[in-house]
Amino acid sequence: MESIANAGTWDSLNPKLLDDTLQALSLLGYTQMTPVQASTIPLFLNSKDVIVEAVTGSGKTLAFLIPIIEMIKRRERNLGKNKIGAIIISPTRELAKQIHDVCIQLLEAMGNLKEVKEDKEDEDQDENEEEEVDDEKMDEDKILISTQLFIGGNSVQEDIQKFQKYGGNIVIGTPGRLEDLLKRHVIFNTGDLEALILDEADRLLDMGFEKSLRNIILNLPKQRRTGLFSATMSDALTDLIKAGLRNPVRVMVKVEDISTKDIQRTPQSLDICYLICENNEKIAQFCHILKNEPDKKFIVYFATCSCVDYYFKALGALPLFENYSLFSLHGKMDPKRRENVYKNFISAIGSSILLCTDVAARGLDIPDVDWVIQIDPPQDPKCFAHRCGRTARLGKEGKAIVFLTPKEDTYVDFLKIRKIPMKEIDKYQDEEIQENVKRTSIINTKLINEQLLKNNSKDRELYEKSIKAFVSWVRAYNEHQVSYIFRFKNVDVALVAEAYGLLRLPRMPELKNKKIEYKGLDIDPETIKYKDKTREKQRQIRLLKEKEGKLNNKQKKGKKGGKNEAWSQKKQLKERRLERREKRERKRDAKTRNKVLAMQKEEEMRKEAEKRKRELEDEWNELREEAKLLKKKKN
Ligand SMILES: Nc1ncnc2c1ncn2[C@@H]1O[C@H](COP(=O)(O)OP(=O)(O)OP(=O)(O)O)[C@@H](O)[C@H]1O
Repeated sequence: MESIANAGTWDSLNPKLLDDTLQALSLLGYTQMTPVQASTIPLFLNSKDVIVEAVTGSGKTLAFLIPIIEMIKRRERNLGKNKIGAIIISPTRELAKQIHDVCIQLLEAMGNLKEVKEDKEDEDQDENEEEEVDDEKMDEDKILISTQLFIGGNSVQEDIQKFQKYGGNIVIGTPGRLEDLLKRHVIFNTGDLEALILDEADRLLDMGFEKSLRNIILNLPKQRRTGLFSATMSDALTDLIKAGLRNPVRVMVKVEDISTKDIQRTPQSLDICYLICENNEKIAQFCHILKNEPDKKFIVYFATCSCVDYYFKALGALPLFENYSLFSLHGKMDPKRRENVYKNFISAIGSSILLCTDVAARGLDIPDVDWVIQIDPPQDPKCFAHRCGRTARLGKEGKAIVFLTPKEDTYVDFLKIRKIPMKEIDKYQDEEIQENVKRTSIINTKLINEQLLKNNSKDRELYEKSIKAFVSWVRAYNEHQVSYIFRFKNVDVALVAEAYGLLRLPRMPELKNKKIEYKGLDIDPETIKYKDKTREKQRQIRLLKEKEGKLNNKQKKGKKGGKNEAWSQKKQLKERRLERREKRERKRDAKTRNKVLAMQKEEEMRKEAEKRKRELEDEWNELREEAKLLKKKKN
């Protein structure tokens, strides 16, 4: 299939492009325009706002970069260092970086690039250069245009300093960071803005950036051109179009199926098919494709970041993948790592596989991708075409395949209505497990799933990743955007668990009312060790501390007489309690005894006293009688 850059030579455009632009395009090997470039560039240069919908890989990036550079170059007065001539907003860092790279390449080839060097050694030199190209002192013959990339990953303050120091006439970035910079900081001078571009416009809205985009638009001058670009547009864009565009012209580049003459939304050179298989068969089916397509570049899509993380490690541990360069990319990865993975996958040669989420679904122009494999269909149906579009770019041939379970097959009709035609391919047959053949080279569903399970039981990192991936998969499926096709109630959870080599099913509310029969592996998960020795050591220390903590708790509980004490401890306590009671009783008895004794003594003493009193009275009476007798005798 030949290139789709066949819509006429660049010099046929009206209005004409500047000579150095034409020279640069020829220098870069762009001899002819693609249809979207031929129709969009003249509109933009004639001061029209545009809404451009054209299939993946049809050259939309040049369709907006060429006219905005041209507009800046045609200005009567040169733009000063801090004056922004164009803003390009893209949904992801990778895409923004890619546009920035193409922009630099174009400006360099035109001889208009004002370099923005960030390394220390160049700083002094740059300061001198800045003076040379400052507002009034700008070289009259050659216009120098700088371009800056603002995608987060560093502090806003750093970006402000970068802009203060080097300026930026074409600013490219992600919506959040750009909003922050443009709204809050007066140094970003947009008074002379020529153009605003929203690339992958529908995605920007899907990602919830409408408010940011509105804020950005509100802060920009109205005398500007605005362009919306994507391979898919959505009705949700209507309000934004009303707020940000003036009488826009719609450009739709149609693709016709050669045989049926039907209009389709995917490139002609792209062969899309589907394969019906159960969830536990997907990895084996993927391995079959790999075996039949040696020395190819694959992009493989999964539902969630955790699924990518698990399979990146799990497949890497399978002997079948020994000869492949494996890469993984998802939104939860550190930005620097993401950038490196992207760069390395682009330059990878031989059999290479990128496992990713939808963060790599749109816009990325990775050369020579042969196959796109969708292990999980995307949450957002619009992503389907974008994912497939990572291959078959600019008329090159490419293949895409999606795995669907028998209960999900209506997705095929769903996509057909959306002008994405697909062909069915038959399931690959499992190879027999023969004892005399090297088992590692056999592709057999049961064997592969057994290997996943076995590996998960030997490596704690894999074991943990498998659970996380399974849980995230279940949650993602449960919230599928096309829920009338992807019904969680139809999912055979045991087969999904098998696909992730789960040792046992985790407890989660989504599985509560499901009848699941899953065998897994009956081992104590505590015994699974990390392969990384320091990590395992840390785990052991943590476990030990936890055990000590538990023991201390038990002892504390024991003192309080909690119900978990050991039997011997309980007995001891009982004995001590009895002892204390006896002692108390003895004390009480002794007290009573003493009291009684004291009372008895008191009684005796009282009796004694009475007796003594009586005796004294008797004596007294006797003495009185004697005295009477004596008196009588005296008388
Ligand atoms: N006129 C041209 N001649 C030759 N190659 C071109 C031309 N225009 C663009 N290309 C190349 O075609 C490839 C795809 O272009 P681009 O990335 O702009 O596609 P796109 O329409 O933005 O795709 P997507 O919708 O996936 O973002 C790039 O490698 C680009 O360099």
